[in-house]
Amino acid sequence: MVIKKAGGLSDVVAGKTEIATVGKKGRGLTYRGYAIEDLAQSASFEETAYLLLYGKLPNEVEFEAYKSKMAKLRGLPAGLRVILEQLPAHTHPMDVIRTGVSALGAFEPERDRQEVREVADRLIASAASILLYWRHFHLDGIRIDTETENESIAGHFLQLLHGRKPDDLHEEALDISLTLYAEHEFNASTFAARVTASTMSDIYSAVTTGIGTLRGSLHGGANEAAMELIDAFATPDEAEMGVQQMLVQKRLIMGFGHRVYTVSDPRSDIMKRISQSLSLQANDWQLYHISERIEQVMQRKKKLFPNLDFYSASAYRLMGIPTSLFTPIFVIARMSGWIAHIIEQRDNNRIIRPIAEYTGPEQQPWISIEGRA
Ligand SMILES: CC(=O)SCCNC(=O)CCNC(=O)[C@H](O)C(C)(C)COP(=O)(O)OP(=O)(O)OC[C@H]1O[C@@H](n2cnc3c(N)ncnc32)[C@H](O)[C@@H]1OP(=O)(O)O
Ligand SMILES: O=C([O-])CC(=O)C(=O)O
Repeated sequence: MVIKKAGGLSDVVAGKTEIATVGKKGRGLTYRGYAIEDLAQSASFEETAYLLLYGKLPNEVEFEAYKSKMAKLRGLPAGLRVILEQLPAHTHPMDVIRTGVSALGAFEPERDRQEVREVADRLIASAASILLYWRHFHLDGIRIDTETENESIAGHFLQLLHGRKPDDLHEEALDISLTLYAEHEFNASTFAARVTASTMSDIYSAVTTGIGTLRGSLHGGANEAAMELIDAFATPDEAEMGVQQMLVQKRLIMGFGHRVYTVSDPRSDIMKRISQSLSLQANDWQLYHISERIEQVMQRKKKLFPNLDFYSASAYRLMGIPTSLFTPIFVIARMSGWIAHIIEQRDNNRIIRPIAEYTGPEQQPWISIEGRA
């Protein structure tokens, strides 16, 4: 029997949701009843976002209308472009996206609760524009046009990043990755966003809460941390030795383990296959072989499996995406899940306010300032 540690609200049911199931049998993930394997295989990220936000899969007419609506929402207000230009060149892109989302909330505030899905679409459609406008301004000294012809958000992101039409396999791989990252029940960032929504705050504040919570390396930041780990080794043998040493030192191996899954993370199996296809296409197996060896060591020594963040790292590198954009990509995808949860929270709201077990001192006599040690 596995004895789980106390704390961290582990195993606490903190509310109800109709949006996703995670790890029902130790593994397995569904969005609104659809298996993640089916969504990854057959749905684009836009279809998945629609499913999450609008509660059902779009029919053909709805889907065409949704895609063309999203493509028209990629431009940025002039004032927001000025703010992005003012941010330092060395800013981490997570700071850029957090600031960009917050600033968009000032230029285009949520005036009416009925508008929530409009704001959701706007945020998801323009997030890549925010990141890549800032990046090109500071890196290349150019003000890019953020409105590309590309239909998909994945293609739009890659086209803005590289300044050319994306490779088909790269676009498909990023699109699937966005679907895998879109939603995950009461993970830390979604729960944080729901707490903010529960106070009747606005959507931009709740999404900014989600971004701040996602960033940490125990959560979304693990994809960047996993890349740094893999980059630290030149060969699979070096990785084997290095990871074993880290385990002896009781260090965390980023991209492994999970609070809810106990058998495996189904998203990782899909991402691993994507990383393999990208390695084959590039005829460059170094990262994949190092990653596989780390996976073997973790299985052998700790019985721990990779989570979605681990093979995302090598896959993103093979698409030519800089490491500092890994967690921001997670943000683009997860905004769909966060906002689905914000809507669900609002539809049946009660402020989220748990209580704490007090462990501080008993009541004490007051000490005036002169008498204090
Ligand atoms: C998309 C996502 O956000 S997925 C999560 C991404 N995060 C990471 O990859 C960071 C690395 N992983 C971790 O830190 C953890 O596994 C978490 C945060 C995902 C889950 O945390 P918890 O549920 O609190 O795991 P918990 O601490 O109970 O782990 C049980 C044991 O396994 C160990 N363990 C868990 N993950 C790892 C890891 N990645 N490397 C080494 N040891 C680990 C813990 O140290 C603990 O050992 P102990 O009992 O001797 O103290
Ligand atoms: O569910 C979690 O705790 C973390 C995770 O995998 C995610 O948010 O995708």
